[in-house]
Amino acid sequence: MSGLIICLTGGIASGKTFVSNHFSTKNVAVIDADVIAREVVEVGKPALSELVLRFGQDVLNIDGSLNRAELKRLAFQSKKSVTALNQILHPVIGSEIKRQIKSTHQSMKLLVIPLFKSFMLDAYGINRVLLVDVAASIQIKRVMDRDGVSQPLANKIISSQASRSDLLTHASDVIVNDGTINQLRLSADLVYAMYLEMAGDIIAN
Ligand SMILES: CC(C)(COP(=O)(O)OP(=O)(O)OC[C@H]1O[C@@H](n2cnc3c(N)ncnc32)[C@H](O)[C@@H]1O)[C@@H](O)C(=O)NCCC(=O)NCCS
Ligand SMILES: Nc1ncnc2c1ncn2[C@@H]1O[C@H](COP(=O)(O)OP(=O)(O)OP(=O)(O)O)[C@@H](O)[C@H]1O
Repeated sequence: MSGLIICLTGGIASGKTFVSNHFSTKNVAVIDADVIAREVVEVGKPALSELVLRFGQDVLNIDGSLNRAELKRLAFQSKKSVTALNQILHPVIGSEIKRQIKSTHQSMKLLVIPLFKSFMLDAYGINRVLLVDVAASIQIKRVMDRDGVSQPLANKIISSQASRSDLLTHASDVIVNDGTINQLRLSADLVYAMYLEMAGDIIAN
């Protein structure tokens, strides 16, 4: 019995963390690609050395840890460098996602995957794709406010991600996050209730 596997996706600052935190207060196993992405670049991990080889010593802080802001600035300068970043990190992140899916036993698993790709449906056994959708203008404002990045850098990150229409094509369920936090919480509760029923059906059959 592997239960219901939901992929929570959406562009940068769309509201995934809020939704996943909400789900984690229920009996849901949350497997978060952004969290894993931090773990695989801890000091001493091979991926950190590969990043230094590709992007140079400037991506390290004095204590040898990853300087995330500097890597972000360098990596999103061109398509080529984003691709290089992805080629170094995505395979290790993918293996860890698979490992965590196998080692968690809750009847509902939420994979938080900012950069959703259709191959993941089979690779991770995903049953539902939950998209947090938001207009680009709101997204840009939220990312600038939260991360203190410039508008050009926010635009570069957003344009390196799948477009809203692309994501909508793959979504089984959509939460539109252009209202208040309270509305987002209510929407998350509604989809959670639906998933609870689906998880029950999967286990019963
Ligand atoms: C560039 C890094 C160091 C910036 O770190 P920072 O702490 O500022 O951001 P954080 O990791 O919290 O990511 C925030 C968001 O940025 C966006 N983002 C991150 N990496 C990428 C990428 N390679 N391409 C497009 N968008 C990305 C996602 O929306 C993500 O949710 C970091 O994002 C990173 O290591 N990225 C590569 C790994 C990756 O692809 N992660 C995304 C999930 S697999
Ligand atoms: N409905 C909302 N109203 C106001 N602020 C919001 C709303 N939804 C999210 N935010 C804020 O927008 C920012 C981005 O939200 P959040 O961190 O949940 O996005 P995310 O999709 O997890 O981002 P990332 O892809 O960068 O990990 C946060 O500062 C959050 O508090």
